[in-house]
Amino acid sequence: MESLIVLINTIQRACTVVGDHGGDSNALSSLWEALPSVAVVGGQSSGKSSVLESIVGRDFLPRGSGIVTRRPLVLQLHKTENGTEDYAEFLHLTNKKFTNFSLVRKEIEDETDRITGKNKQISSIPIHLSIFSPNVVNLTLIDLPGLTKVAIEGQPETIVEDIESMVRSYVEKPNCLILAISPANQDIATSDAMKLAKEVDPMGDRTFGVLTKLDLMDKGTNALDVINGRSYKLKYPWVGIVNRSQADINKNVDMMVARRKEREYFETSPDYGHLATRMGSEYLAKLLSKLLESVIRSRIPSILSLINNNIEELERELDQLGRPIAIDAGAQLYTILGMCRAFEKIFKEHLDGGRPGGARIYGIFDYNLPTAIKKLPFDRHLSLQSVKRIVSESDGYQPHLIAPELGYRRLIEGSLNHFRGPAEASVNAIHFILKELVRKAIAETEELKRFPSLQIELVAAANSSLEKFREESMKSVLRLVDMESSYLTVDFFRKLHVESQNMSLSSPTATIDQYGDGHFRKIASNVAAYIKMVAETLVNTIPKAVIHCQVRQAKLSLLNYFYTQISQSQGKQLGQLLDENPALMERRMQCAKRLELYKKARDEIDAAVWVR
Ligand SMILES: Nc1nc2c(ncn2[C@@H]2O[C@H](COP(=O)(O)OP(=O)(O)OP(=O)(O)O)[C@@H](O)[C@H]2O)c(=O)[nH]1
Repeated sequence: MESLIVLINTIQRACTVVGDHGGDSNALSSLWEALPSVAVVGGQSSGKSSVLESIVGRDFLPRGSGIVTRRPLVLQLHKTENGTEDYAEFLHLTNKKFTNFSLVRKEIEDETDRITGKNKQISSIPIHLSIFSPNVVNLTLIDLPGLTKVAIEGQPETIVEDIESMVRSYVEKPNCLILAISPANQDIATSDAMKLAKEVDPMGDRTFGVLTKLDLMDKGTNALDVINGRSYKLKYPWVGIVNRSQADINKNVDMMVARRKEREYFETSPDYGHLATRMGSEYLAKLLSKLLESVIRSRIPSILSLINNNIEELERELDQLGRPIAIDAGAQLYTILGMCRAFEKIFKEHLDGGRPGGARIYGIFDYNLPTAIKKLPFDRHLSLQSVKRIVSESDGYQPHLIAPELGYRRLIEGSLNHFRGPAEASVNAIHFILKELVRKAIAETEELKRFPSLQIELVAAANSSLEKFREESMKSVLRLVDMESSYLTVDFFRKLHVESQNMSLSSPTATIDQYGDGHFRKIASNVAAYIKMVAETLVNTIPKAVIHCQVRQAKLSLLNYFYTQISQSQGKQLGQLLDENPALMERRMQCAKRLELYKKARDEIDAAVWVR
């Protein structure tokens, strides 16, 4: 049965290691707070330290005037085999065994000062001390600062309330047994410990009343009213204690001798003799140990369910935070490549369907390009005046005899030049859509969210590839336009020539206007028809070039350059790409530590329950 206290001790120590000592524990339900404990509460000089030392059978607590206990002391007692030597261990000094208990006292003082400073502040961060001895029972007690009424020199005025609220934060937990120490030589109605205990445990269900200094009561008086529960009713019987007096302490009276003297006091006391078996510090320790065991046993189901809830919550959070990053370069490279692939997959889904974006590319070819071509200013270029001017400039001093061959070429070349604008605009429009899709895909890649530096690098690498694709695409579409100027479609003009000959045979009057306005209008309409034919071709071929050079390339090789570079990177550069937000890293570390604690605690409790 004792194994349960040992188990709770282990979990308590582990809680302190992961920073869970109640209060703020990063939004998780604190395991520390759920663990049953015994808190020692009392006013200054009530005899708190003496009771603890008496239970342990050792002289080890700091003494002095003012507020000596300024941090909670979690005192875990472990019973060892008879004949073994007593020793103590601190959680903050692992692997150091103290066999000299005056050094334990010194270490408690030093460790208190390490956190609170020398100016007598208080802190809620507990000190963990384990004592191993054949003279103790398995028990855990938390020694808290003595309740006080006035601050001493050098202490902040708020210290009185600070101490009370710290003590209250322990004793108000329903899992906390309150060891309320009151001196018998003071009126119980004025006891600080009982005042607080009554507030947080009005029914007295979890309060142990301990009456010290019975030997210091005025002659002829006794504390039977209190001890018998007549003055103050509690669920458990009051326990009277006789500790070492100040004179005993000064004379270094051994604790074992003090225990014996205490036994003798009760056995021979006319007032308390009949209660002797239920009085004294040894009895108190056994009683507490038994009770703590039974409280722990009754709380195990709720502790387990709290642990399981916390495990679920932590696992969920860790999933969101992502797994920790490996330290070796190979694993880092693998992680980065994995994220790149995830990003590329999302980017392709935007293009191929499944995610929005690809349809906008079709919109450019289906609407913007044809509309822009339709709006080209061919009317102006092929107006009667412009045609006359271009044809006569091409003729030079010798007007054309049959057909203005050079004039046609110049008119066509001039018109074709207009196609460059919509061709360039198509390339640029697709470029911007692709850039936007890169941005979206980066934002949608869950895995990348933790790594702002890698996101920036990937966007830069993708954009520089897109820039290269844009240049290629620009060259290709302009080449398509230039190709139309380089070689005109012969058949088109041959057919025109045959048609005009047929017309002049069927209508002889037409030849009269051979070199008048009608002739130039005819030239304009022939050129317009040719340009229309070219426009129909380009509306089809420009999208093909753009898709081939930009969209297809983006799908195939958006990150190729990045991959080449990264495969040559050293560990440090890879590490820089994976530099996470430090707060996030810290949080993950904390979650992982806690998860480990909770899983271990669950397994240990499970095992203990089965052994039982
Ligand atoms: N005669 C006698 N003296 C006691 C008894 N209990 C405590 N004392 C003395 O009372 C004084 C205060 O005892 P402590 O154990 O230091 O009391 P405390 O509550 O820990 O005091 P602070 O740490 O100052 O808050 C010491 O001089 C003890 O020797 C007792 O049962 N009988």
